Amino acid sequence: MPAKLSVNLNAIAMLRNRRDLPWPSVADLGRIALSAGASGLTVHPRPDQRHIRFSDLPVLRALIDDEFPSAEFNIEGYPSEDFLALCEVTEPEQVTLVPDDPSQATSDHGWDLVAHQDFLKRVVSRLRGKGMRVSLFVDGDGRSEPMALAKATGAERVELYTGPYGGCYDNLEEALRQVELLGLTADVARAEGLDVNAGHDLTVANLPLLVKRIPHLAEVSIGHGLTADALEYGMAETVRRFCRACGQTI
Ligand SMILES: CC(=O)[C@@H](O)[C@H](O)COP(=O)(O)O
Ligand SMILES: NCC(=O)COP(=O)(O)O
Repeated sequence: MPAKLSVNLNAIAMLRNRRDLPWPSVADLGRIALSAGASGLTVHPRPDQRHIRFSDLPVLRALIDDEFPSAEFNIEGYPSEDFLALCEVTEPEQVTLVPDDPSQATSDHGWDLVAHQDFLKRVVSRLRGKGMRVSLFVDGDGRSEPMALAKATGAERVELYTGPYGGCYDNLEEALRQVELLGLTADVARAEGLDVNAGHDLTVANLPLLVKRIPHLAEVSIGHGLTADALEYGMAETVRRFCRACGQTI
């Protein structure tokens, strides 16, 4: 089965937050994404709400429940007490636990599964007890031991951090090396009985090689590259609409 696409709305929310106005609307863009074939929506609420606001969560939950009941809501983030409470109220189908510090600009590494094993076991058990699937954000560096530790937390999935692969957009040799490391990690995860997601800096250009190396990939969550393409491919029609609004006939 091909990998499912979950559209991350953080970049849209960040654009909206530039003004005290309701556009671009994360709900409207989420609706367009799901109507166009995405299997789910992803958000990564951070404590300072610089991207997704906590108030976006019930709106997106209602969008999925009312209009796209077979779609999945994936909430990513560091499992602080506030984050866990948000998940418990919103009841996403999947929670992806990420070892982000609030001061980080974006996610840039996976969990240290030795150091945080007991903490993660408690969090995973709490979320799974409420019916949410749990995925752990992990490095895709080819090491096999962390996958057994991920399994031992009780999580059902891991999400491979693909930032180092995405960063090789201009270096094919290094991209081939990185995709092989991701593939080795995914193979071990699968052998441990974990399903495998992937995300960070994925694009239309780098996805084909990734899904070829990891044919069992369950889901990719994509925000930055997908939003960039939405702007690029939507710009011409948008300019035509604005020209017409100026009274021009085009
Ligand atoms: C967990 C993860 O990999 C992220 O890629 C993250 O969800 C992206 O969110 P931002 O774009 O807000 O940094
Ligand atoms: N989990 C990764 C994600 O949701 C999106 O990351 P990016 O495409 O914005 O880098």
